[in-house]
Amino acid sequence: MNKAAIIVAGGKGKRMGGPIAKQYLPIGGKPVLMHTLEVFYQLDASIELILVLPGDDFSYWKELCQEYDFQIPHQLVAGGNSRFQSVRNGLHSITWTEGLVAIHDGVRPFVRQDVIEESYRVAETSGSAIAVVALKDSIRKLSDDGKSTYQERQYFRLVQTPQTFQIDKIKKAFQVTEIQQFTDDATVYEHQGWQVSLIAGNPENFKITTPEDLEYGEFLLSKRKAQ
Ligand SMILES: Nc1ccn([C@@H]2O[C@H](COP(=O)(O)OP(=O)(O)OP(=O)(O)O)[C@@H](O)[C@H]2O)c(=O)n1
Ligand SMILES: C[C@](O)(CO)[C@H](O)COP(=O)(O)O
Repeated sequence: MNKAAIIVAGGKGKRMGGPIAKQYLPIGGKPVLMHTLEVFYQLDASIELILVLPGDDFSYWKELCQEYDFQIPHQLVAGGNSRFQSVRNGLHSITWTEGLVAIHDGVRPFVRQDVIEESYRVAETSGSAIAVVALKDSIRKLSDDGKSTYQERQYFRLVQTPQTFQIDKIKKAFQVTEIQQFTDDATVYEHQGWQVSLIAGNPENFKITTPEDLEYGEFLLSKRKAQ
């Protein structure tokens, strides 16, 4: 069975701020992206790794790989102006027509290997597998008139990556014109009228987005080292 992982890291990290995009910032002594690629490689070295970066960053990334002696084999693909376009470019680089592809945010280095494994397993039989976690807090829905209403949280899930698919289906799904509702790959898939399958993600697989997330990431890594 062919297996690939598209690691999307073609963004600018505006919410993080600072001169260096968040995917290259060091946590635990090396760039965030290297942690993410390692999780997949250490799970199964035969997974084809496709790293989507802003086209202008290729030489910077290659310098980082030399600096950190990063040897994990991967293919570089230039990203687009949106996450949708970056994923689509990654999908174009896959030449085989049968198999599975996990699409994962480069800035989610704390994904657990058993979640990735389960995502490939479920997608093989059902077409898709989307990692989600339950909410711990109460939630309220806001309306335009400034009011808010209680919502039953058991009917909601936070959506993470990996989002894993049969390659023929997700390639077909990405042939559409991009719309605003495409906030992730699941929404593109279900735009075809196909139901997505949900799997349990791991709560610590958060998306590094703002500066305090980096501090939390450092904390998680130091805790792991101490174990
Ligand atoms: N044109 C884009 C935009 C985003 N991404 C990737 O999609 C993932 C999730 O996006 P997000 O956290 O929003 O990253 P950024 O777009 O970089 O962040 P920001 O919105 O703060 O600029 C990240 O790994 C990001 O690099 C991408 O590959 N190509
Ligand atoms: C794909 C994603 O990480 C799932 O939670 C999320 O939708 C990305 O959103 P962003 O707007 O790019 O931060």
